[in-house]
Amino acid sequence: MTPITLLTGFLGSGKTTLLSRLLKSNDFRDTAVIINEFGDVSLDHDLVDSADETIVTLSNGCLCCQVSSDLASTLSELNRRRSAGEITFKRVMIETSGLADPVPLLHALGTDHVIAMDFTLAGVVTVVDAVAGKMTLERYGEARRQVALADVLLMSKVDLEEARREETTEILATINPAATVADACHWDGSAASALIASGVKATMPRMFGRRHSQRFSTVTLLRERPLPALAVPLLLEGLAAHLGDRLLRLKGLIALEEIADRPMVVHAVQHMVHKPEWLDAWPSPDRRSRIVLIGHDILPDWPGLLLDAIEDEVRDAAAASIDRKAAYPKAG
Ligand SMILES: Nc1nc2c(ncn2[C@@H]2O[C@H](COP(=O)(O)OP(=O)(O)OP(=O)(O)O)[C@@H](O)[C@H]2O)c(=O)[nH]1
Repeated sequence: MTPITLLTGFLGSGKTTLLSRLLKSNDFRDTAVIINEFGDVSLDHDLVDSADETIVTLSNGCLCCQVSSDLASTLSELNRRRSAGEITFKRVMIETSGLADPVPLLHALGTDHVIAMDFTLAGVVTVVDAVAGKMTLERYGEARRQVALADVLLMSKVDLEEARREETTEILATINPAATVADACHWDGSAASALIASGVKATMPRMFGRRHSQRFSTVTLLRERPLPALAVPLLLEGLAAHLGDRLLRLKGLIALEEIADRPMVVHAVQHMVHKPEWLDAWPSPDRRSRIVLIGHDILPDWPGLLLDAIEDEVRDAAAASIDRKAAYPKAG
C-alpha cells in the first residue's frame, strides 16, 4: 500500500514552500505529488523544484468539488505509470487548493474502491499562517475545516510576527485540541516521514453540505510583453487599495524588461505582500507573465485594465524622462 499525505491549509499559508523544502530532503525522495490549484493557470508546479514526471497538476477548479473522479483517475494513472516502470515513487503528497474542503477528499480516499486497492491515507497536515490565521479562521469555514481535520498543524510565518504564536496556538487548540502543533520551518523530511510511518489516520468525516462559504473567483492576467519593473509595485498597491479584503491571494511569475532571463515571483496573502523572489531561470519555454488573483466580488476585467493603465503610465513617464534628458543643453 502506498501512503498518501494530504497537505492542506488556506490560501497562501505556505503549503508550496513546505512541499518544496520536503521534496529536497532525502526522506522525501520517491514522492509523487499531486498539486491542485484553484485558478485556471497553475503556478505552483513551476515553483516546486523537483522531478517533473512525478508532479501532476490539477488546475481549473477545486479538487474538493469534483473529487472522486479526478483524484481516483490521477492516482490510477500514477499507479499505471509506476507498474509500467516509467516512474518510481513510494509515497504520495496531495497539495490541495487553499480553498479546498478536506472532507470530500478524505471521504474519497477512504471509500473509493479504486483508490483503496493501492493507496492508504497516512495523515493530514494543515499549514496555518500565523500572521493571517486569526482573521482567516474567523471568516472562512474552509480554513476551520482544514484545521479541524488535521493530524498535524504547522504554523508558518512566525518568523514575521513571533507575537502571533500564542494567539494562534490558542485558537488552534479550541478547534482541534488533538492535533500535534509544530513550526512549519522546523518540520523536516524526517518528521514528515515519521508521521507517514506512524500511520496516523484522520478520522473519517461525515460528508456535509456546503463546501465553500462564499463565491470565490479567480482572475488571471497574462502578458506576452515583459513588464517595466516599476509597474509591479504600482499594480500591487493599486490592487490592495481598491480590492481590500476582497483580495485573498495573489501569486505571479513575471517577466521584467530589466531582468529578462529570470522570472520574478510575487506573492500577496490578504493584506500582506511578501518579498519578491527571482527564479534562477524560466521553468518552461512559456515566458509570459502570469498573475493569478483569488478573492470575491472582483470585477473580472478590472485588474487587467488597471495593469494596462499602469503599464502605459510607466512607459510614458520613462519616455518623457528620456525626452527631457535629450532636450537639456549639454554642459560645455
Ligand atoms: N516569512 C515567511 N514567509 C513564508 C513562510 N511560509 C510561506 N511564506 C511565504 O508566503 C507566501 C505564500 O507561500 P506559498 O507556499 O506559496 O503558499 P501556499 O499555501 O502554497 O499558497 P496557495 O497555493 O495559493 O494556497 C510566499 O511568499 C512564501 O515565501 C514562512 O514560514 N515565513
